Amino acid sequence: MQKLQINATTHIYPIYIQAGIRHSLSDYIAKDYDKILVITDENVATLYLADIRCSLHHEQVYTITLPPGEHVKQLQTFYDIHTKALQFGLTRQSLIIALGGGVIGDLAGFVAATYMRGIDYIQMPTTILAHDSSVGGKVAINHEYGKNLIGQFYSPQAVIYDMETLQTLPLKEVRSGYAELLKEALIAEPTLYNSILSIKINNIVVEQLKMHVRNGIMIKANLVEKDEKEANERKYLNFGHTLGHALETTLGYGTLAHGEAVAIGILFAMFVSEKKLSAQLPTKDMYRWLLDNDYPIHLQELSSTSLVKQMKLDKKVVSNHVQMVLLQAIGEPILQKMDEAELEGLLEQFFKKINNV
Ligand SMILES: NC(=O)c1ccc[n+]([C@@H]2O[C@H](COP(=O)([O-])OP(=O)(O)OC[C@H]3O[C@@H](n4cnc5c(N)ncnc54)[C@H](O)[C@@H]3O)[C@@H](O)[C@H]2O)c1
Ligand SMILES: O=C(O)C(=O)C[C@@H](O)[C@H](O)[C@H](O)COP(=O)(O)O
Ligand SMILES: [Zn+2]
Repeated sequence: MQKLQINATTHIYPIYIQAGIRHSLSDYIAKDYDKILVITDENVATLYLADIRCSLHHEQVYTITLPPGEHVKQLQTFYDIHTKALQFGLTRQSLIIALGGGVIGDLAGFVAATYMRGIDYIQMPTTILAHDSSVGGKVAINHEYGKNLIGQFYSPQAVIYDMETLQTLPLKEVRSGYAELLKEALIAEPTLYNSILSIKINNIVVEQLKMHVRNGIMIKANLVEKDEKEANERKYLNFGHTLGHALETTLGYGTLAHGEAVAIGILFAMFVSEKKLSAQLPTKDMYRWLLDNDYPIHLQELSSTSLVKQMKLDKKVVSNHVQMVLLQAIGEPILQKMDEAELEGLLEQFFKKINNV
C-alpha cells in the first residue's frame, strides 16, 4: 500500500494507491455517513460497480450510472444528479463516491461541492488520466463556450486508487492518460520524461505504469499544495491546455479525448517555446513518439482565428491576453502573455508543420 497525503487549505486528505483496494473500501472511509451515493458511468459500472457495492458495508448505498463520455459533464446532468440525490434523501451527513475517470470525478465532485452547499466526497479514479483529475480539488462542468467554465476548488476527503482497474482501459484511454503524465514530466521532471519516451503505449509493464503514475501524482501534489487556488505555480499544470481545451470545445466535446487534445497542445506549446524563447527542446522526438503511438495529431483544417478566439476564454487569460505555459527547458516552465496576431501566426505555422513533416 502506498499512502500519500495532500495538505489542502480546508483539510488534509490521503491518497491510497493499492491494487485490489476496491475490495476493502469500508476500511478507508473514515467517517460514519448516513447514506452513500456512488456516481459512475456505464463502462465502469459493468466492470467494477458490483465490487464496490459488495465492499461498502453500509445499509443505504445508492447509485447513479451515467452514459460514458465528456458530454455528461454539463448543466442538465448536474441538475439531474441533484434531483436524484434529493429524492434519495441525501443529507449533509452523506457521502458521494466518484467512481470513474475524470469526467465522473469532475462532475460528481462539483455535485458534492454544491449539494446543500457542500458535502463530503471521495475520488475513486479508474483511468490513468484521473491520477491528475482526482487530486487537487478542481471540480467542474463544461459550458458550450468552453471547458470547465463552471466549477469550484473543492477537495475530496480521500483519493482511493485501485491501479488494478487500469488493466481494462482501452488503448485510446491509455494514450489520453499518458498525455497528462507527459505534461507533468515536461514541467517538472526530465527523468520521467525520458522514461515515458522509452515506452510503447501498447506494451507497458505494470511496474513502469505504477512508477509513472506515482511520479505524476507527486508532481501534481507538490504544485497543488504550494498554490491550491491557481494564483501562481499551479498554472504550470495547464501546460498544453491552452490549445488543448480550445480544440476540445471547437471540435465538440468528446471528439478528441481530453489527453489527445492536450498532447497536441503540448506539441504546440513546445513549438512556441522554441520560437519565442529560443528554447532547445526535444520537440521532434516528442512528435515522433506521439506518431509512433498513434496519437491523432493530424487534424482537419481549423481556423486559427477561431481557435485564438476560443483561447480567450481560457482561465489563464489576463487583461484580455492569452497566457501560455511555455518551457525554457524541460522542468523549467514559465508563463508567457501572447499577442493575438502573433499567436494566430504561430498556430498557422504549427499546423502547416505537423501536417507536412
Ligand atoms: N480536475 C482536474 O484537475 C482534471 C485534470 C485532468 C483532466 N480533467 C478532466 O477529466 C476528464 C477526462 O477524464 P478521463 O480521461 O478519465 O475520461 P473519462 O472519465 O471519460 O473516461 C474515459 C473512458 O474510459 C472509460 N473507463 C473509465 N475507467 C475505465 C476502466 N478502468 N476500464 C475500462 N474503461 C474505463 C470511461 O467509461 C470512458 O469511456 C476531462 O473532462 C478533463 O477535463 C480534470
Ligand atoms: O489541476 C490543474 O490545475 C490542472 O490544470 C490539471 C489539468 O490537467 C486539468 O485538465 C484541469 O481541469 C484544467 O483546468 P482548467 O482550470 O483550465 O479548467
Ligand atoms: Zn488536463
